[in-house]
Amino acid sequence: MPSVYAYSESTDVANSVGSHVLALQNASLKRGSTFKIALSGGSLGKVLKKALIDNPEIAQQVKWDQWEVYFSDERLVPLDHPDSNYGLFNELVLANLPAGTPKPKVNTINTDLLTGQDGQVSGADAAKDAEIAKDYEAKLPKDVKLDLVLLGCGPDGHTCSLFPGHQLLNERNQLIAYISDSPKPPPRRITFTFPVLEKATSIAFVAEGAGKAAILKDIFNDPSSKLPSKLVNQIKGVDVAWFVDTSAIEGVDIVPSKY
Ligand SMILES: O=C1O[C@H](COP(=O)(O)O)[C@@H](O)[C@H](O)[C@H]1O
Repeated sequence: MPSVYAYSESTDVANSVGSHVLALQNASLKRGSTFKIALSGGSLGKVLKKALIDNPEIAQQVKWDQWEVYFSDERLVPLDHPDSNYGLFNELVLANLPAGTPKPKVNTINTDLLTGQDGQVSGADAAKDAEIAKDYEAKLPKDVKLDLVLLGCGPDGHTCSLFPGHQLLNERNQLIAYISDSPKPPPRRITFTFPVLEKATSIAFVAEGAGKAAILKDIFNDPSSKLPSKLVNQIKGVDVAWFVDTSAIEGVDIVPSKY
């Protein structure tokens, strides 16, 4: 059963995510020289800014030069496109680092291989998309082990770009797969598959707002739920935590704690 940390204020959710990131960063840097973290897009961007940039106490403890950043999923658009998950992290976090801060190593998609327009299917070359996924797979650590994967949970229960009922939920051969029929725009993306999530040391979801309450009820109250985020909760041997606000867990059968 995952740990659930809940707060009424969004700032407290962000600060507790920040403390969790620092704890895992410090544990990783005791074991080795890098902290391998995967980020998601969507609402996570603002949480990361609040935690890692706006909170001075947390900000000063981030060892950016020892971070290796990956994306749990990425949209097949240029890096400066408003839909890019890297673009969001760059705009909200990297661009706001104080001058002189050493930069982390950030693993982005190979944009030389991009075809089509704005992640749309029309005019795109599926073989090139598969190559983008393969290229990103080659950038993963050799042992595929990430110290922390930060995930979002969409209002439909999707996480990474793994959507409810989609065949990619059963993908066991590719570590990074491309999807051309994402129900949430844009349709063309690449995504971690379950074998990557299963290798992680730690996974943490961040979900906020009343708009997430219905899906969190499905995930936590319904033992038969097969939603992607529920499947992540059930991964054995991986420490899974949820950071939520109280409106997102209205009616959810869990006993939340504070970090
Ligand atoms: O499309 C995506 O959505 C999920 C969930 O986003 P949220 O805004 O509901 O938190 C996100 O985790 C994923 O990275 C993104 O590509």
